[in-house]
Amino acid sequence: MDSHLTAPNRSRSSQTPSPSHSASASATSSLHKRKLAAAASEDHAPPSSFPPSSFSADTRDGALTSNDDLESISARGADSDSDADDSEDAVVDDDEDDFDHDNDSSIRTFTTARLESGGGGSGSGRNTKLKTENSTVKLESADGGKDGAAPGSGPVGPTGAAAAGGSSIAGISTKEDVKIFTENIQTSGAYSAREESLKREEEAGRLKFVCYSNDGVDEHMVWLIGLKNIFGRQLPNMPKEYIVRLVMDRSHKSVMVIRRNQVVGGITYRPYVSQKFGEIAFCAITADEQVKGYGTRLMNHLKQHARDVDGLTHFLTYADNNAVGYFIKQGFTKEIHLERDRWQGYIKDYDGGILMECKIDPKLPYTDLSTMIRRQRQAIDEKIRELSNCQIVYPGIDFQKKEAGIPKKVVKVEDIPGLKEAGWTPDQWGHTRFRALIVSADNATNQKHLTGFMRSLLKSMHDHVDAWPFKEPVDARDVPDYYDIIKDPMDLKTMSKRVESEQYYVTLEMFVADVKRMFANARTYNSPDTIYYKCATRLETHFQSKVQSGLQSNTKIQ
Ligand SMILES: CC(=O)SCCNC(=O)CCNC(=O)[C@H](O)C(C)(C)COP(=O)(O)OP(=O)(O)OC[C@H]1O[C@@H](n2cnc3c(N)ncnc32)[C@H](O)[C@@H]1OP(=O)(O)O
Repeated sequence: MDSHLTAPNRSRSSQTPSPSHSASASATSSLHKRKLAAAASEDHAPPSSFPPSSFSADTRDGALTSNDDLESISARGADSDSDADDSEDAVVDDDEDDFDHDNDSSIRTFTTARLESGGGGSGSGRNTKLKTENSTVKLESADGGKDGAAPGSGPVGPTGAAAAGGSSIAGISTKEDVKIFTENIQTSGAYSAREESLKREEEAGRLKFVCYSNDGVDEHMVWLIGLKNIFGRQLPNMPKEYIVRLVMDRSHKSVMVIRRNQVVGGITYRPYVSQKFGEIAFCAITADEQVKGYGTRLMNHLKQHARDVDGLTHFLTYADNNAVGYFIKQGFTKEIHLERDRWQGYIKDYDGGILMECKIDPKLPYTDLSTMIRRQRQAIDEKIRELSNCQIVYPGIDFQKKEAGIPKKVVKVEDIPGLKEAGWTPDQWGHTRFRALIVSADNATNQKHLTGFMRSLLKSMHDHVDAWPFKEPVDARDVPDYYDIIKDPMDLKTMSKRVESEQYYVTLEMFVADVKRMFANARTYNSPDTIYYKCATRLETHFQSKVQSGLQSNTKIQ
């Protein structure tokens, strides 16, 4: 090993679990405290494949640097009959300090049993395989039991699907779709807009999604270490050595977001090929790139890759409580439908997380969902057009108004452009909650009854002892800021003008809406302890009882 890869000589932290400690210790509970299920460790998991020597190397002072990682990788490689080669020496981690802080606390919150058992295969692809061959242990290394991740590793998604084991995008081809798409981005929704924008970035070569394991290739190792650093920052309660161990474990694969050759985030998962499901161990996007759609696109690439390359049908993960929302949006559920036999004893059990499942659809074009969604919208749109005229837009109505908002010219309902064409017929006139008022045969009679009723309601309010604040419009000279706060003023005088015009209130609901607005304005501008507020409440109660009794004695009104 080159000298620069020799681990710095650091003192061991008191919190760092020693191999003997870790074998027996039970750490305190925390959100991220995770422990290997008894079933996994006793019944199925192979004996710890992480010898104390390499374990110590990983946990010196709880501070892992790039060199530490490389050393631990090398050490693990040697222990596990790894094929890691010296090309790792070329890997430089420019983010090495990231693992220096808060490692002690993460160690404290970690159930050390997990480190010991490590999910039954961490860093030990070959050992695991060798040990399980002569036992009933169900665990297997990734990629159908082959060591390393060469099969199925590489670019993923539209530009890399072929490279990723000859997979193709299921479902829809994009070629001929372009011209039938609705051009308006708003019609495609925010989800599709984000997906499409990232897809364009991929096509322009500025963004790519790749899937690699610890294969010793310099570039991949740099990305994996970058990803390990992101996990270290974004999953602060997860022990750093545990992160590096799984990320570098050859039975795990990592789908990574690479932007301008820098890793932005990724998902490390373990495919259990014989069981056709994968376990997501870590998932994170670097802090300043979150909530930009990378997490969604990453998950879509992962699903497509896992289905087409690994042959998986499901994903399981222990989601941190604060990430449950994200996983739900990616199609995960808290109900586990996968038969227990397929997963129990395989996956690592975590305390404080919520086990979630996602079924991978056999056909969905995950990396091209936006195209599919747009086509579906287009099809629905075309069907609606076939069955209706809703796409025809008529010119608006000229509502020139005079005082109190009363229109200068009466527009008859049947003259409203497009209304008849949309299926309106005169017998639909008067569909209102206050139907009892307009049972008469012709509109003129209806309007006469309505006007009479509104007039009586207005008079009843006007004569009420609490009406005085509402009789005239508020004078801005008396209350200078009134119209800054109240944008839709209303008063009894204005309503009276509208009633007398016999044109404005064509339904009782319009009149009631104005009354309600008048009272709401009073309660918005004035505080509850003011006389204005109290008058509003009392007068409103009075008004409501008058409307009710008026409607009940409908015959009298008519
Ligand atoms: C198994 C585990 O590893 S569990 C731990 C998961 N990782 C973390 O918690 C680390 C910190 N968080 C992150 O790294 C990221 O926020 C991730 C990976 C959770 C999500 O990646 P992002 O790039 O931010 O996701 P993206 O931008 O695609 O958002 C997808 C949707 O999920 C929502 N979302 C993102 N993170 C969360 C969250 N923590 N809780 C609820 N909703 C979320 C977004 O608002 C968005 O919603 P929208 O589609 O309605 O607009």
